[in-house]
Amino acid sequence: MTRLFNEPSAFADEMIEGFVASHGRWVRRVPGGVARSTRSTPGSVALVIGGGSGHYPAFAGLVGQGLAHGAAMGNLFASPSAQQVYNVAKAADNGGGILLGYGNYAGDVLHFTQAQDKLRAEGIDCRSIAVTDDISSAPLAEKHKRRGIAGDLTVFKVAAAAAEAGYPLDAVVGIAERANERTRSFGVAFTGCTLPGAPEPLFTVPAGRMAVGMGIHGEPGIGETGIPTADELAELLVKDLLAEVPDGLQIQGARVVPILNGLGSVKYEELFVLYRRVAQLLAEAGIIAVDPQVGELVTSFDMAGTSLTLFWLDPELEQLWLAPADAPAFRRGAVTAEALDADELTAAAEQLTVIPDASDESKASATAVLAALHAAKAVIDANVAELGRIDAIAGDGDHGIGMERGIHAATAAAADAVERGAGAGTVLELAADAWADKAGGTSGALWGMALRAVGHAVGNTERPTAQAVAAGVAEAKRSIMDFGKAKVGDKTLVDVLAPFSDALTAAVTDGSRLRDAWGTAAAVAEQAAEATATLLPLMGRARPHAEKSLGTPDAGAVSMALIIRAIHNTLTDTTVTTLLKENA
Ligand SMILES: Nc1ncnc2c1ncn2[C@@H]1O[C@H](COP(=O)(O)OP(=O)(O)O)[C@@H](O)[C@H]1O
Ligand SMILES: O=C(COP(=O)(O)O)[C@@H](O)CO
Repeated sequence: MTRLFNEPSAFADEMIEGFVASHGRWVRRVPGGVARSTRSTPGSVALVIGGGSGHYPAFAGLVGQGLAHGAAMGNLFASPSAQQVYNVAKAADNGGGILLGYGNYAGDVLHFTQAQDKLRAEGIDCRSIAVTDDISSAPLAEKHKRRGIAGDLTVFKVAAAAAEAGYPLDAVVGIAERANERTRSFGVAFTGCTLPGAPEPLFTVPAGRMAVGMGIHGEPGIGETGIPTADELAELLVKDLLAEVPDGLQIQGARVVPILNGLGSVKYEELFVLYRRVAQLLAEAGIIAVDPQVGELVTSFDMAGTSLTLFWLDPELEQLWLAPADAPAFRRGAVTAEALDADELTAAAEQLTVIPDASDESKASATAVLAALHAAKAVIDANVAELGRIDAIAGDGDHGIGMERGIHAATAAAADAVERGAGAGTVLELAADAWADKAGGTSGALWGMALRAVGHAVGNTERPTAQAVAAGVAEAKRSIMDFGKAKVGDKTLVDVLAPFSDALTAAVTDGSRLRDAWGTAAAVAEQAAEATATLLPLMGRARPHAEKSLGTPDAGAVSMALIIRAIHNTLTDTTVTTLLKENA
């Protein structure tokens, strides 16, 4: 368990503060995470990495000369938001283009891609690499769907060395892709982990058992066995990794970097005992181990577990892997690092958003929006544990806390905007930004999109009409399906949003008042959420363990139906309904 914390919700922020205070020689704080505190070569490619917090030294411990230029630091086990990634990338930019590097998780993909789009729209050449080294998370034929674990390090290290050596962006991307193709990891776990202040572990492994292939956020593994001896475990890890040698390579005579990673509470001494046998087995197979790494490189709080990574080198990758680097958690050789000036070290202050003009009617309607958000917050607060429980069955168990973070941030931003005289559209748009920014994760990105779409449709001039609200919800459906690529039937929140939106539009078109149309559509949403129990997940965290989720509804679908019903309750409240156009 995590013992030392103050307010649990402040843990990630306070952790970053302490990290920067103790590692100022390498990093400075910037909005969204950290960037190098030392001068980078002008015109070189910047490598910006990132992911959820709780995995130190991934990702901030890998920022420094010869390694990353910046790291976007999300909340605990949740991807950073697109805004965070964008801010860190802007702070790290050297003028030679930007490579975004992250582990292949749904939330990370959504947010890093949004940040990439925004950087490109400003004319910055930006590319991405999603690391996919975990062999137990999908079959080889679907390597692009695999998760990223300790193999992040090999990909980031060689890409950064290529950037440092002056390779142009295309070539840096080529190196990162080649390294990802040649990196394979396999892990096991003995216990789960407990987030700061949480009454129970986020996930568990039965006592005396070993979960084979369990992910670093507790994603269910591919099997479970009794706990083997260290030598037996070494044999399992090496055997499975040698069964999947990258295309065109021979085991005999191959030069390979082995990385034995501890997940948090396996001791270094245990890792050395395990590595002793790994080294013997690699040598017996005819493999030349180059620069082995044994230690904590990607962790998961106090999770007990370990993973073995094999990075299959070629001469260029070997040279880049061995190039000097100096980051808080990874140092090799000698680098020259020139500190930035004091004024360069001061992170740009976050700007206060200007509130656009709004009509008095729209300002009044903004309070109805705030009431709806408060209702959504209350229903999420009452269901945090249950949403986590559902998500843990086949996903990573953090849906409740992710939604809680998002709706709290959205409500606070909306309350502030109402106070500052914002119209309904602006209130929704600021709530959307706050949700996506503070929650991160898949649901953060998607709920941010949804609120933004409705805000845009409602605008700041008129009282919201039923038609405008229905059009906003339809636009939310379109943009979420377009961006997240889930279709109806994939077992995601789209299974609720799509029929809800269709029913709402149909009822409004038939002339129903908003509250009645919403009520009809809310019943459709509730049934649709329940019906996801019969589906097999085809998207997101739950996909690799599809069969485990049969009989349980999708967590994101359930939370969406709960919020839709809670909003309906506010629409039947007369003080709120008077703020709608049809009742003006
Ligand atoms: N591509 C997608 N499109 C729409 N919804 C998705 C997609 N992938 C996952 N989801 C939804 O997101 C929910 C999980 O949200 P969250 O807990 O934030 O995810 P994670 O922790 O996996 O990033 C799922 O239950 C599902 O409803
Ligand atoms: O969990 C992480 C991000 O994935 P989500 O899909 O946002 O949950 C994070 O810890 C790894 O970057």
